[in-house]
Amino acid sequence: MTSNEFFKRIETQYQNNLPFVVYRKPNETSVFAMLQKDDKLHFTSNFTEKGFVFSPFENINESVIIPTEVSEYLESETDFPDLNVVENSIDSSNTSEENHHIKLVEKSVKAIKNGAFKKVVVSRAEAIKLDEPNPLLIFKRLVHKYKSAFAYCWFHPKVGLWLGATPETLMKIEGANFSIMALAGTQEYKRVSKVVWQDKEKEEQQFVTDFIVEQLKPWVSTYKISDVETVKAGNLLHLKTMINARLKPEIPLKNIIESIHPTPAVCGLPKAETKTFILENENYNREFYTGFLGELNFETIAKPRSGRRNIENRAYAIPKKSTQLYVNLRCMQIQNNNAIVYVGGGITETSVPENEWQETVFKSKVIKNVLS
Ligand SMILES: C=C(O[C@H]1C=CC=C(C(=O)O)[C@@H]1O)C(=O)O
Repeated sequence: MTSNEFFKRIETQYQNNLPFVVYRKPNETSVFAMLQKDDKLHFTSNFTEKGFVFSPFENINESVIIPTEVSEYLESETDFPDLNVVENSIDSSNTSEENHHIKLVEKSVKAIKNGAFKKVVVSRAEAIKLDEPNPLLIFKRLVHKYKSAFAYCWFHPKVGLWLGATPETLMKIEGANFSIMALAGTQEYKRVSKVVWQDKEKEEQQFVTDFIVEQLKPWVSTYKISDVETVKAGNLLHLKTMINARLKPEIPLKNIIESIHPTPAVCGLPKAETKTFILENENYNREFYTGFLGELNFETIAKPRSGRRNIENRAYAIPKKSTQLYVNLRCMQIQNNNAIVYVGGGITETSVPENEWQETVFKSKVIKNVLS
């Protein structure tokens, strides 16, 4: 399907007020869309369903799904033009937002020093006025600007309109192969060849890796942890570790998700205490920010390599279930003529409140750079 036809179909779906998702996976050149045929609100009950899942931060039992069986699946190429790229990002945050966030960071540091927990991720929401928001135009900009991110636009008339370009994979599962990313620690990308990380960032990222490995142990037979590396995500750099594992047979996906989500990259350590702190102290509802989204139980068939011998193998190609979930970061919700941008950061004992505020300002630019 040409990209023109592809986006026309999505445009019509949106005008008809019907649910859809359009997305581009990291470093890929294809775009996919799922268009739901009715406007029913479906939830996953146990993560065995097939479709595109959209889960909130707080309660995975409220995960919305666009089920494959009631949707049309479209595919195209990212050959559409990179229109109206915004050069100067909007600056809309104000002093009262800054004061509030700094106070929240100070309270977090105090709680850590008092031994309540080791790390917590605190966040804020910032509203930006837009003239006539065009979600598909914003999606196209996200696709072109953030090639290594998972870029998406998700809409349900009974839930809302969300867009984002996240650098973080929550988990990928294909058959028994499992992989997960521990991403944390942030600094601004300054085009220098030698990047230096402070102990604060190294520690906050290590917390994420250690948590994931501990939580995974009951579900996997073997696992391997990669070295820590620096990755670029738009105007930012992060620290990343990959954990690859083999799942034990017959492990319910819901058990794995429940034990991992939300990771200390978006919540804290220990999980329960920091989740309560976040819910009690952030003065807004995160909704789907720091939740997760992506393909749930899709079917993939390993493509046989070309050659005569493989013609026989084709008959034996076994379809595998594939799940690819991403953490909903660097995202926004569009409500009427406002974009609500969500940003947060990991706080540890040595966090400097002013620097933590600045980090959320850098992160908000990822979204502000595609708005006009
Ligand atoms: C919570 C966010 O980022 C997480 C992912 C990468 C780096 C992070 C950090 O350095 O704090 C956060 O853990 C966000 O972008 O809103």
